[in-house]
Amino acid sequence: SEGSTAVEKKRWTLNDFDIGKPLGRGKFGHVYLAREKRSNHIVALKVLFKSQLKQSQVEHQLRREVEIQSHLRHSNILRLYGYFYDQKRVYLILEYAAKGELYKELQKCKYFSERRAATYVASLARALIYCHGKHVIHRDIKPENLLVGAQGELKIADFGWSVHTFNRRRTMCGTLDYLPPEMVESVEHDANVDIWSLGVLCYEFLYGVPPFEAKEHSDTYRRIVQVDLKFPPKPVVSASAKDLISQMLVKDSSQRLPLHKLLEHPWIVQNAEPSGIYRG
Ligand SMILES: CC(C)NC(=O)[C@H]1CCC[C@H]1Nc1nc(Nc2ccc(C(=O)N(C)C3CCN(C)CC3)cc2)ncc1C(F)(F)F
Repeated sequence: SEGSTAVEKKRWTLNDFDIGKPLGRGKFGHVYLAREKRSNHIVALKVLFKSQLKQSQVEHQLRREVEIQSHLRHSNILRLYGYFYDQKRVYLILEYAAKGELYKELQKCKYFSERRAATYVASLARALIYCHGKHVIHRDIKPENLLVGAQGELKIADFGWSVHTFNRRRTMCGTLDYLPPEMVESVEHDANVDIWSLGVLCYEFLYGVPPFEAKEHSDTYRRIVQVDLKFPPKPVVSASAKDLISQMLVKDSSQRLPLHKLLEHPWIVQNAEPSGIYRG
């Protein structure tokens, strides 16, 4: 709509906003509730210090995050409306998720009911189908990167690790015929990495801990590469849920259950709220 082009073209400054309460700390700075003065639109303003971005060498990652997230429009993906910067800081103008951070809710509940977990997994699958349709892989699906909107709907945030995989065919000038396979693939992995992560997330929603957790990183690494998947006796989880998770946590990425098939899985069909909203 003309609104969005105005947003993208407009030169925002701090003076365009009334700054409200701090919402918490992000990786590279604070996040504040804010209101855009002209529209009275409530947003979250993420303030990042240039010095910290430089020393962590994440400027290119931030540029990619802004480029990717600003072009995505989906009810389960947190909107990035725009950005601006001053001498010391970069400001991201983001959608405000009224019900906050999902990982805090998971810590409080310990684990979710099968209906709540299935509702969240289904809405994330729909968001990822949308992303993959635009050749965007998130690559960092985990509870910490999920926020909850005013109606209880999940919002995937933090596209800091996302990549835009494009087919070399469109970008290579002239012929592709002489490129070796690994270059044509262009990315070392494909969108199926998000299916694996969604499977890990589904397990953690139901058991309260991720499937390959171990004391030492080396043990976690070994459990992942061996797909050492075990289902504890408690809390009791349906065989149907375990079946879905077992079809997602498959070593060969091409053999993982495709996201559109996930939405047809009996556990999702019988447990997920069609609206994507879990009312408890
Ligand atoms: C994905 C990314 C990795 N995470 C983040 O960026 C984090 C870093 C800090 C905040 C969050 N970023 C956002 N948070 C919200 N909403 C929000 C957050 C927290 C509360 C909350 O529980 N309190 C204020 C409570 C209220 C009660 N008191 C006691 C504790 C804090 C309520 C609403 N909307 C948009 C964003 C965004 F992403 F646009 F910036």
